[in-house]
Amino acid sequence: MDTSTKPPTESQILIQDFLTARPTLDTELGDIELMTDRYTNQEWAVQIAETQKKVRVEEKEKYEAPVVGSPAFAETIDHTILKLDATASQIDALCSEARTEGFKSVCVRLNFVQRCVNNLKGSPVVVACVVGFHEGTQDTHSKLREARAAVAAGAFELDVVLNHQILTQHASSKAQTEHTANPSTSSSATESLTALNTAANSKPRSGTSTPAEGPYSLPGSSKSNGLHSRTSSKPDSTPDDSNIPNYSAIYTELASIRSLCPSPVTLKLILETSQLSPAQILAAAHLAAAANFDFIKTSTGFNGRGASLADVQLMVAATEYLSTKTKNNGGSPVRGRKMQVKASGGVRSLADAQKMLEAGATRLGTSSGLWIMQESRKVLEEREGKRPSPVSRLYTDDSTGGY
Ligand SMILES: O=C[C@H](O)COP(=O)(O)O
Repeated sequence: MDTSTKPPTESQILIQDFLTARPTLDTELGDIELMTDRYTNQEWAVQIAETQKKVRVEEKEKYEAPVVGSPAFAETIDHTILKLDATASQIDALCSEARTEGFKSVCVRLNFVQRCVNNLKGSPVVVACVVGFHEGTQDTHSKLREARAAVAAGAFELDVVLNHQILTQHASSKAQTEHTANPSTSSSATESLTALNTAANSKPRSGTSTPAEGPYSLPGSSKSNGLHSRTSSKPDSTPDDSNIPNYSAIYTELASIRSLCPSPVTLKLILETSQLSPAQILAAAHLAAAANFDFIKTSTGFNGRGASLADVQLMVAATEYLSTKTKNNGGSPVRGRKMQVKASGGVRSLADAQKMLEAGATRLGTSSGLWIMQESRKVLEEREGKRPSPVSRLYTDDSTGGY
């Protein structure tokens, strides 16, 4: 694409300003400070119970997805390679494909951020970097250092993995105490686990597994799971400090990352929904909103099933509730800005992509972006009665087992 003759777009100017203003590695990076909490753990629990009670997934019309084949459709895609053994030439190909197709970003690990920034100079494609990938159990300081290094290297978006284990543990649990007390041990254990899980990664397909079940049902409906069955009939029980998760620890981590990486850096929180119940997904969404994250994202693609339709619907409903309900109108005191939802993990086809967009996701994280675009072109050409163009090389190839 020839960008030399066209005036820069607003987003190109924003990216250029960001790249000029970002800190220089090793020279301007000051101390990292943790944010203090806004509420006690009990107070968080009360607010979160309210969100769990109020969020409703309605049997509603589909959301309007960008037209297949339009630039807006391509811009929903974060073109992703996160496998540990990715090579520099694969990353270069990823960048050139993203430019050609008009994707929103390339999503890579920290070691490739600088390379992608160089590759994508002058293009509207931004670089997204994962943080705490893929377990999310690294200690907060290590995530902060990673986030800072990514932004300093030119990442415009950060996809941060939630420490989802905290949500499934009680504040007083032994494992949680050990993790907090000894983050370095936990970190190295995480690294070896990352390697193991990466090797064992089985590339789940979206929507092929049973959605997580929760205490949610539509009013007057007897459904107990599935796409439209996530309205809470009863909030979680009255919080008691000893049996609630350490919400404060999660908020503190997220707020510290936000404080270190202010807007225009886009922050996405990867929930790893396959590991969470609907109530826990809502708790995570609540804390992400409170910490001013821009997106909640379903999955890493490396742990359990990928994005499910039910999870996306619940997350979209959560972002709508959290954007409108404030302390003043009887809702949780979070904020008014609406988060967006990114569906990721196992989004392999045009049908998968459309399903997620029609459920209200506005971004897709996928290593199958080229395939999805090729399918889009075929659909368009068939619709217009033209002969489909010949199959071009696809970077994403399931048979190689690569991400
Ligand atoms: O965040 C993105 C995911 O890792 C991509 O997963 P995927 O390779 O299943 O498309």
